[in-house]
Amino acid sequence: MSTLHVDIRGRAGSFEIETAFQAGAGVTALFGPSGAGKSTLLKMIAGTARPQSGRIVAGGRTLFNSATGTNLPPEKRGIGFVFQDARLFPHLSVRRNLTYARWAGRRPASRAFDEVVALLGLEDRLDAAPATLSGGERQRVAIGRALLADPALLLMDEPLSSLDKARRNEILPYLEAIRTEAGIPILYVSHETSEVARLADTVVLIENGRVSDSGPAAAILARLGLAAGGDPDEAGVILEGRITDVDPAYHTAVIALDDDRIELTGNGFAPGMTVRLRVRAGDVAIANAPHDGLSIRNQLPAIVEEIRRDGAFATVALGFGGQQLLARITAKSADALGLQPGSRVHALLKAVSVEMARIESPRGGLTSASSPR
Ligand SMILES: Nc1ncnc2c1ncn2[C@@H]1O[C@H](COP(=O)(O)OP(=O)(O)OP(=O)(O)O)[C@@H](O)[C@H]1O
Repeated sequence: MSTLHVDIRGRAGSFEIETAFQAGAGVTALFGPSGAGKSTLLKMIAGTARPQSGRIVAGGRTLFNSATGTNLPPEKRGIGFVFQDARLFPHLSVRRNLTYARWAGRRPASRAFDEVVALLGLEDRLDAAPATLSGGERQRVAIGRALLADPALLLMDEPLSSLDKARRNEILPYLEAIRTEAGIPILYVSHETSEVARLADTVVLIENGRVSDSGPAAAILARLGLAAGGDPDEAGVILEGRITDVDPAYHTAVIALDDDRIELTGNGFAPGMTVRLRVRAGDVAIANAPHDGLSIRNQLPAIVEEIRRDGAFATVALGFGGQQLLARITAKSADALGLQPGSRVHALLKAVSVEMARIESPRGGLTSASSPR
């Protein structure tokens, strides 16, 4: 029902695009190098560029079908947009900006105004003028405006790239809430691995106008982590686990990852919640044996699966309990430790170096999330 099907061929100048994928409710990240064709693909889905052939169907409605000559204009496609910059109407209040699309399109109000305002934390800003908002607030209004138009599909083209890190972290929990609450496919273009890791359910990897890989975010990003040509410093993995214990006095939570347990810092978590962790390769160290007397409390027994060397560094894939970690260490350390595929080691993981996002509450609905660091 609320699924997007894309199967198109087309061109922009001499650039050719031939792309097929499906996206269900939740966030599907379109990820790939600059010039891979992500923006061109979004334009074809939005209806501002026309494919040569193929089909685009969203929420059961055919938006484009070359076989039948169907090509709905952009305003009839039921698509919400969020761009890098918020593009608010400067002369209208936040409230009028939020209701503009609904009013202009005379659409029925099936998504309650108050609900969207609360979801985005805009209750106190409704009468404000856009010029008085922070960058993060402006972007929240842009997201609210897109949602209130009651779209069958939301396209987000690098929505956080104009914000600094603090503002990004402020807005990510809202995007996490929307991912669950909106119940529609969200196509999310970003270059930031950490954003994709935190938000995406599915990743579609676009290279040279084609889908080169797609699947669950954790699996694709793990594969990318070892891919040549990627930024090794951004390499990392996503782990999913369940909170088993919290210690409010120390603001820590214990997370079960299959048979292993790790302890991280964080507030707002409760036993039973499922969480998603992004662990950067640069934040994982390797020891031959468990160590006492370290400030690092997480020491996971693991087996070396693969070692990739690049110059002074080595990226080591470590298997533990059916999951994988990447560790980025110096090539000299890898040799000093005598690491080989099959070596039994301990992966050392600092509690503060992991980003933790709540993806599901014990009742099954997401209300908010936090990102302790
Ligand atoms: N209107 C156009 N005319 C000619 N070439 C175009 C046109 N639009 C895009 N291209 C080319 O198509 C290719 C894909 O561009 P596109 O902007 O879709 O990539 P992208 O993946 O979105 O890149 P980025 O991440 O840098 O935004 C590029 O080589 C670009 O130069």
